[in-house]
Amino acid sequence: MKTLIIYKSVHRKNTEKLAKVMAEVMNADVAKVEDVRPEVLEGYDLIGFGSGIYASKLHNKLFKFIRKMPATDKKVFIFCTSGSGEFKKKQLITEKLELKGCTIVAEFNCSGEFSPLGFNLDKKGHPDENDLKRARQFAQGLVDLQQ
Ligand SMILES: Cc1cc2nc3c(=O)[nH]c(=O)nc-3n(C[C@H](O)[C@H](O)[C@H](O)COP(=O)(O)O)c2cc1C
Repeated sequence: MKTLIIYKSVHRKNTEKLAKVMAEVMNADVAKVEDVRPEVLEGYDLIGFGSGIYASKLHNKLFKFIRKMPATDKKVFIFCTSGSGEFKKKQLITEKLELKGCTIVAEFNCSGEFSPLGFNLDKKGHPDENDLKRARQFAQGLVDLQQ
């Protein structure tokens, strides 16, 4: 199974940490969204899309990338980190991916530390070791699913 993980991580590199541990487990290629040309997706069996949550949404660059993607029946998974620890408006991206013809096979989310200024203190240090362990297990689950 050839996997590509595409991400945007702008605030504290929280989502980048998830992308990297998932890529390690899956032996996947991993790239920032601005470094990926939509045409390369053809060479992969499974694509991951992830970012932090900003103003309730995944990063706009992911949506722009999906708009440029050719129609494709690829399997995809989505992941995020967020201050709330939730992924409330995930249908915004799942709808766009499904309209392209993709099948969403899994999703993952965890808390991501928000601000060094004293807000969101209960999320300090996230993603932490336990979050990363869950991310590795999630990635292993995807590997097992494809075998
Ligand atoms: C400008 C901005 C807006 C944010 N908006 C939200 C939000 O609406 N809901 C939420 O739960 N977290 C929000 N967060 C927190 C981020 O989702 C969280 O810190 C995330 O882990 C950042 O990921 P990154 O380090 O990969 O960019 C926001 C953070 C920033 C910087």
